[in-house]
Amino acid sequence: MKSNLAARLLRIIFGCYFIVTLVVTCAQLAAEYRHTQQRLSEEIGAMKHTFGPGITGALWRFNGEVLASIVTGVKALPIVIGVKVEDEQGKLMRAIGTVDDAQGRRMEAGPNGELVPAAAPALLFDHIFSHSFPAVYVDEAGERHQVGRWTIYSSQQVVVRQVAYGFFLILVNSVIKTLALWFIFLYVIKRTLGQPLRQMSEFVGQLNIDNIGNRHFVLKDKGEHELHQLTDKLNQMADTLRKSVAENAALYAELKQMNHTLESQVAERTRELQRVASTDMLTGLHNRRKLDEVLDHEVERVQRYGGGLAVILLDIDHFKQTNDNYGHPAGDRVLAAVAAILRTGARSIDSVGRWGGEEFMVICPQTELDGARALADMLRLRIGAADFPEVGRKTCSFGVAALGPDETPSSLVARADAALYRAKQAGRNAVAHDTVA
Ligand SMILES: Nc1nc2c(ncn2[C@@H]2O[C@H](COP(=O)(O)OP(=O)(O)OP(=O)(O)O)[C@@H](O)[C@H]2O)c(=O)[nH]1
Repeated sequence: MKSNLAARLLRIIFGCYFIVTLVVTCAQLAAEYRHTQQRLSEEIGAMKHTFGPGITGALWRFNGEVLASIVTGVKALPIVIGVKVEDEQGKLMRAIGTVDDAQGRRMEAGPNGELVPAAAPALLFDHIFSHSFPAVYVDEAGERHQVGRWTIYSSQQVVVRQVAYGFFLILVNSVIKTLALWFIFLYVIKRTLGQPLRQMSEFVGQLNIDNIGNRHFVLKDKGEHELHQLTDKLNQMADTLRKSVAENAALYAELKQMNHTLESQVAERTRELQRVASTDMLTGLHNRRKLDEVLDHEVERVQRYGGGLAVILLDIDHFKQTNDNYGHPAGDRVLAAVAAILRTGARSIDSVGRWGGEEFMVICPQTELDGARALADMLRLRIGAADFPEVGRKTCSFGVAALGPDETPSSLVARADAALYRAKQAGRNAVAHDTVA
């Protein structure tokens, strides 16, 4: 049987039952032994009346045959192990079975009545006890004559044999009762204790956090006992668990939503910071850092995939005068207005930014030198045609350069700057370009 609580309980119960049974059986055995010994003693005592007259008569008449026959009959009784008959002088007249001699030694009677020493006695329950009766003959005149005495021998072994038989019956009885009780207990304990406990453990095992369900444990057994209290506690625990799981799920959903919102806010904020970090605050165009980044990227792209790339660098003419004449804030507004013209005038693939001070850059991907020059000239005309509030007309000078083979971004910018310088030298409001040597 699988080791479980029911089996353990049964072992304890039957261990106790076995000890109690053993003690009670020993006590019963002792009482039975005493009782049997007393009964045998009484039975032997009663033989005085059954066999006494016959033995006395045979002695009185010296009738050896009758005496032998009676003695043999007495010896045949199961409780008798020996019989000895003596005359009034103590002379042995007849002996059969195990007897003792005049000195009290254990002897065995031979076939002709002679006594020989008996075999060594067994260790246990070999004590011999005897009952001696006087043989007194009463004649017709009523006179009493002592004619001898006869003795009946019995042994502890006889008592033990009889007790053993009784004990065997008790043992069989006990074993049958014990086995019957064992199976009844096994069945009852398995049904009332083992089965509900197993079902409870299955129920607890099925309480899954991810799929807690709505089940309640129902104890099939009627009545109101400890298992019902345990069932109530189990169901209360499952309810508490369900509540906690539901609360946790709601909390988790809330946290997930909060996390999502937070992530969106962080992403938005990051985008905003990136925009701020790459934007010139005055004009809203790319700043120098962003222009460098775009230029690096575009140069790398051309070197990997081919295609053209040109850069336009432009500078407002005589801007110092504008500041000096109209003030710095007016100068700022001119910068913003020029920026707006560049933004609207450049193509969507171009990147426009403020290179520094009153200097701007237009990065033109997929553009050869001529295209960039044309774009620069168009921008020059637009700026020149624009009317700047407060300051009137303004012009810009342009330097254009197209990327040469294996050229670095800084070299390209340097060449555009050199072209711009030449445009200034040429009298301003002009477009100059630089070609690779
Ligand atoms: N208002 C304003 N002025 C600026 C800003 N950045 C640079 N400047 C001014 O731009 C002027 C540039 O002067 P210069 O380098 O001498 O050039 P220019 O006067 O434009 O002369 P050319 O370029 O040779 O035609 C300086 O006076 C600067 O103070 C700005 O953000 N706002």
